[in-house]
Amino acid sequence: MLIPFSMKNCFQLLCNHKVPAAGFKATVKNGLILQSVSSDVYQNLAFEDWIHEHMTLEGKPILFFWRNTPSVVIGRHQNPWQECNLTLMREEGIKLARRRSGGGTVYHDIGNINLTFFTTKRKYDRMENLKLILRALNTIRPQLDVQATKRFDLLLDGQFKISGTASKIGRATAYHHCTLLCSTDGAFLSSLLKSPYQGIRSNATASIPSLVKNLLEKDSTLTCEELINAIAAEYAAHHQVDNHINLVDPADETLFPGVGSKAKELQTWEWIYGKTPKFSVNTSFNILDGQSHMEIKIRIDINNGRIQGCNIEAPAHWLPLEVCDKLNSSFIDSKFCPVEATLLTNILLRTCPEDRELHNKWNILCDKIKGIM
Ligand SMILES: Nc1ncnc2c1ncn2[C@@H]1O[C@H](COP(=O)(O)OC(=O)CCCC[C@@H]2CCSS2)[C@@H](O)[C@H]1O
Repeated sequence: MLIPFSMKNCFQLLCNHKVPAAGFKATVKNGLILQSVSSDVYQNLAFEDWIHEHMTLEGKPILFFWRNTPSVVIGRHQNPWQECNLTLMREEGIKLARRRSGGGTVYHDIGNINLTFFTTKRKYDRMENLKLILRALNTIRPQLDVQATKRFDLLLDGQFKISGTASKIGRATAYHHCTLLCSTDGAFLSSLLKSPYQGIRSNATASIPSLVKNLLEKDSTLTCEELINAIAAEYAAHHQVDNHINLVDPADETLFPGVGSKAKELQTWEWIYGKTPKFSVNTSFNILDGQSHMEIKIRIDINNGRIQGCNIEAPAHWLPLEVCDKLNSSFIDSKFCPVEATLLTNILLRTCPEDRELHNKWNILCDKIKGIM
């Protein structure tokens, strides 16, 4: 059962510097079950960070349920160009988020449940949490064959991934968060998590792709709500917490001061793309020149999401060397991003407004380059 109520006293009680309000002592003595009213991936990730930073959690674990509108969520040390189809994501308006925990890339939509288990570092136990989910599943659908793996995935029928895990461990507190695929758009998931970009070399964490399945595909009567309620009940029983799912607004600045600036930071280009470990792209493309094809080679080195070195090699008869050099050096220090590439191209084109043929070639070349960004 969902019970919306003012969280103020609960959070005051849970924050280490606050004096417990007597009336709420019994309610939150042993922890809390929360569910976000927001489906914004940045707000929900920011809320996780806020809890992780501001709560002591000693004897008061928290379980947080949240769902998002379509988003791709990469791990802290990943390369988005390597992990997903950014071109398709831009076309479809899919959000890209970089979380603070490590691990691989997953797709979220409203049919995917996210669960965050906040504890002290000492109580952090991913297998215990996954077993709690398994017990809840077993209670509502005993016929389902779901098992936890050594890498903390949940597999349906021994082969289909329905849950992926990641975690963040701080000095005193920790969280384990995982997904649960109930009724996600599987075709979309697969196409978004397929990178079309060739020739990337990097040491970024690579995802481990699996066959995925929704629980709903196995039992069409299941809903996210039923799953959330069952897991909440199991959590309440296991941790002796009230079996109430407290609705929480992760953007509430009065309850969670500073959470808004955290959400803002998570949306910046510098965080999402700029935190990508150093990488290079070594590729080539064919351009039609009259009747014949021409090969253009390109090597770009990227650090902090910005182009550090650029070497475009085109046949000299097609594009004079000095023009190529001008293009190469104009890219230095710019973001590895199609919007920035368009801006730069337009600035360069203004330096030779008369030369139609050059404009044409330049545009062809830049369209190809934007295609790898
Ligand atoms: N939503 C979801 N759930 C389960 N598995 C998924 C999902 N989306 C994609 N995948 C599959 O997992 C692999 C990546 O597996 P890999 O093991 O590399 O990474 C993970 O599992 C990370 C889980 C992070 C969970 C966090 C919880 C809250 S914010 S995100 C991907 O290629 C797909 O095959």
